[in-house]
Amino acid sequence: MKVDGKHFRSIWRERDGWSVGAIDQRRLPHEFVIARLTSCEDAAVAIRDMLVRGAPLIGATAAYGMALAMREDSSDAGLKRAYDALVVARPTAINLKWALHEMRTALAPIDPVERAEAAYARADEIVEQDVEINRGIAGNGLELIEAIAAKKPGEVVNVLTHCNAGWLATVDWGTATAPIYLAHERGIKVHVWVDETRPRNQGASLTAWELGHHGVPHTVIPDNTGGHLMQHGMVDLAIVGTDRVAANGDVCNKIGTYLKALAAHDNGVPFYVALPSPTIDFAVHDGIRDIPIEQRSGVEVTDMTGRTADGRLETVRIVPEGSPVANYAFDVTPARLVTGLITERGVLKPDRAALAAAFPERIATAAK
Ligand SMILES: CSC[C@@H](O)[C@@H](O)C(=O)COP(=O)(O)O
Repeated sequence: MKVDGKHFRSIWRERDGWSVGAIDQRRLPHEFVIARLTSCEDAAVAIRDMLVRGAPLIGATAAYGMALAMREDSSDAGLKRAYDALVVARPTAINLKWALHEMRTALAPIDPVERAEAAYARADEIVEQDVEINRGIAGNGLELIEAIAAKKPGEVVNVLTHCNAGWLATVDWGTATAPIYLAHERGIKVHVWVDETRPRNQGASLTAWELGHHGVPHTVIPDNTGGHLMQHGMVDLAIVGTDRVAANGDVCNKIGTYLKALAAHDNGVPFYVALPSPTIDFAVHDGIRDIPIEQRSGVEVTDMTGRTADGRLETVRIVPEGSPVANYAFDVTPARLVTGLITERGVLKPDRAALAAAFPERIATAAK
């Protein structure tokens, strides 16, 4: 997608052919800084410290992390060490484990001297596949937006989204935003309600930034606003991303997604989840019970960073000293509250049968 008129992806192989470039998302929206990752450790830290974030991008970064590791030590021990270092970087997005499993499956059977080259090739494939998948999601989700647009000719289609499931969270296009970008390109009038997404503000900082740079009309709203908008007919549909979808269709996503789904259900607003197939975890049968929920530093709750009127970046504390805080990073929306799952293979019912029928090849790798 575009930044100041120039096309960017969130991650890429640098021109030297081996190091990895990525947009440092911790600095947005205030500064556009590109980081260079040169080791497996760099990749693990980038994921852990959220220089990169969003489920598909976490997976892509881990894949390049394995490739960087193979340059350093391509022995069986080196392969295991890299896998072990990367897999613990963040716990909830299953794409991390999926990408590492893909890399290990490609690399383990081959001669260590061939592993570095093969690792870059497989990582490149994972990255390209993400873009292709998101194009598929774009086309399938577009049909939903078109159907709403057809019912209100000349009027704006209002989409509510939570967190950042945009191109910054993937390699390009995004998942939740992919149908929005395509609808915008096709000349459909779309407007996005962007939940700010406390405590890290991925909506206010990242989704608003990328929609703005691409020219998509949007409005940032405090997290608690969605229910009110839905009650007043100001949301036509909600589309969110996800970090892991259980085999039964339960959806794990950024904290607060569940409350939006409840409000949507109460107001008859369609609530869609956009996901690439690597986000499905067929090994988890009950999302609420079994998806691990990351708990992050309380500093994300107590402190906020922003630009002062005279242009400086400053971090301020907004919670009284001594007040305990909790920071659950994700929640799980039960399948019964989800209208449909927008995947690269169509819009599916959020249940075991539909997921298994659409992605039978993923079931075989579920237990690994
Ligand atoms: C296409 S990204 C889907 C999810 O990863 C996204 O909605 C989300 O919750 C990201 O959380 P984050 O903690 O910023 O990695």
